[in-house]
Amino acid sequence: MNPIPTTERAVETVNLAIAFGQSNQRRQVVSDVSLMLARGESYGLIGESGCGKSTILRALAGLNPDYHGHILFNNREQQPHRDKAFYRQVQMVFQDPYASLHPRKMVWASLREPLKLHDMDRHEARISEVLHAVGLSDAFRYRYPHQLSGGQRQRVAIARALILEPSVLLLDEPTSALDVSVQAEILNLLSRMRQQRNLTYLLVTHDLAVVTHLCERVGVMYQGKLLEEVSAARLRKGDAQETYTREFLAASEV
Ligand SMILES: Nc1ncnc2c1ncn2[C@@H]1O[C@H](COP(=O)(O)OP(=O)(O)OP(=O)(O)O)[C@@H](O)[C@H]1O
Repeated sequence: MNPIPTTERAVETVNLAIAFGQSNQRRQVVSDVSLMLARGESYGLIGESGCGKSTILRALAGLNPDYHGHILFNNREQQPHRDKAFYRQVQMVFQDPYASLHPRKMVWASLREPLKLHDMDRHEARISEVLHAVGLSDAFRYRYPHQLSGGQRQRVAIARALILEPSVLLLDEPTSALDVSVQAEILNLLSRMRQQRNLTYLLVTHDLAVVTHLCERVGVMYQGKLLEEVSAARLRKGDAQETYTREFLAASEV
């Protein structure tokens, strides 16, 4: 694969390494992972449970400053403790929207919070625009999370991520807590948002159908290492270089 020109790089890790625990309890969870995503690309990280996918995403999102190696966004090296400007550019969407939305805040309040934090203008207009973009009417402003379906809650969580007009979304199993029928709707919404807003996605999932639906390129992880990178088209055909990947694909019955 051709390297991505420097000016076109949206997300990059260089020799990323992450360990947890102290002294003899210390365990290396991510080893020497180097990834490069082009602007506007959608890249999936797959691999069996515990292989370190979410750990990488959390480090990228600035949620775990204790890493070795380098993390770059838009070709700028990031410090382990990120500044406020970073969070306007990079937003994360979690698996469980219940956990990411405040239970006692109405939708409008959850959406206004990041706008206030980042001193953005036109709160009311931005809230209406983003609700409309994710397929929710203005009436949803006055609902609490428990008054929403799982799919509607995830739409609000996506709206909350988008309201700051980021360039990168980090998606951690964004559909796996949802009913199968709703999963496709949320995947279609994410695809549409990426196209309309020229977003870059880094998606973590164990679900091959999700990754082949949403991503162009896929990194296969095994025991904390990036084993290989495959195009989604090749992945669909079960065509991979590493035996582990082929076994993983066969076991997942794509
Ligand atoms: N804060 C932490 N402290 C200690 N160990 C951790 C911590 N976070 C993750 N781990 C361990 O790191 C390993 C990788 O976890 P991670 O969540 O990245 O895996 P994953 O590939 O995303 O798996 P899954 O698909 O099950 O979410 C696991 O063994 C996990 O127990």
